[in-house]
Amino acid sequence: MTKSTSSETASTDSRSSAPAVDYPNTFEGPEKNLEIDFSAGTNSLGLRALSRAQIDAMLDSAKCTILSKVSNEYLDAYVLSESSLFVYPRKILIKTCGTTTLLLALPLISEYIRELGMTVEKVRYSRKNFLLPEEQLFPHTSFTSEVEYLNDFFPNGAAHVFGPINADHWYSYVWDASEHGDAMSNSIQTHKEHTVHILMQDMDEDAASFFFKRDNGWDGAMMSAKSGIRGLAPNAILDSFAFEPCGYSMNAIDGASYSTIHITPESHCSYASYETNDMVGAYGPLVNNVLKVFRPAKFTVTMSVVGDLVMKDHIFKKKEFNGYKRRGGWTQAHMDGDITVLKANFVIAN
Ligand SMILES: C[S@@+](CC[C@H](N)C(=O)[O-])C[C@H]1O[C@@H](n2cnc3c(N)ncnc32)[C@H](O)[C@@H]1O
Repeated sequence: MTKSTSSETASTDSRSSAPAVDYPNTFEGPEKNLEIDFSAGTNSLGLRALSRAQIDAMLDSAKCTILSKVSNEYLDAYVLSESSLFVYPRKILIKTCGTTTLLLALPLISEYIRELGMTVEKVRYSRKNFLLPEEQLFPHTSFTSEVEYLNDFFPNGAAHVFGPINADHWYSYVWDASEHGDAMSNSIQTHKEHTVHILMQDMDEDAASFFFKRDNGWDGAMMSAKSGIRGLAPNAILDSFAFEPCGYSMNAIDGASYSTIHITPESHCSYASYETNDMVGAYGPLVNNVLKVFRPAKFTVTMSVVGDLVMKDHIFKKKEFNGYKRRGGWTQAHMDGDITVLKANFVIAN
């Protein structure tokens, strides 16, 4: 838990309520996201051959720990003390919030993949602007510092900022081996390649009330059922965790697809994130179903796509969306590695 006073961009207050200085224990909900794709290596299990001790050590560098794990034939999904980790044979996704030091996991990741005879093919690092940037630790003290750190591992990655820098914005760093002349194979991956993030702020207080363990005594499974979260992934293996006194995290896996939700329900810094790589094609109904659970005053939606953009309803282009209006336009950039990133902010229409 952290306590501080200001937000990342001087004029950006990510909360609609009073400044954080009035509220001790503001939690930094917005997560750092690292997604790395690898070439095939010497072990057919790929990254899934890593031992628990190796994964624990990697997460220790990032300042978080494993709370639980579920698996299927495609991936291992871990709920962490600060968000989630997904491990596929040739892909790792780590998502951490608070004042974690996600990028400090890179030295150990590099060591592990050398041992497995793998090489890095694609790197994506992204995050929303922080509520309390001055609380962050090296190298997360600024996006410039994060990019410098990433560049030590992946020379000359492309760093972009999406959206208005004086409002909610999205930082994205992409590195692709093929852009650097390496002869990497374009081998078939077992995972999907559209990643959607819905980052919601100022949650409706009734919706947030489901996630206070101290008040209702529920465990994660009960919170999932009562809040409507279970209905977002009805057929998935769902692994949920209720924090004390409040807060909720869950991973859901369904075949090669994952979805993950993390909730900070405290009213002065309320935040909920939803992320999935499930390629539903029509993203409007998905976004709408997620919004119905949390009823936020505002949300940011981002998408990272490798290859062709497949979107039946271009939600980023919508000026109005089910009771919300778009604010600050929408942004799309085609980056290295045939990666397209899109981002838009929406606020509730009164
Ligand atoms: C569920 S965790 C995941 C954070 C996620 N990125 C988010 O903000 O939605 C954050 C919530 O759990 C609460 N919490 C309680 N104990 C915690 C712990 N040991 N580590 C992280 N969060 C904790 C925080 O106050 C916050 O409400």
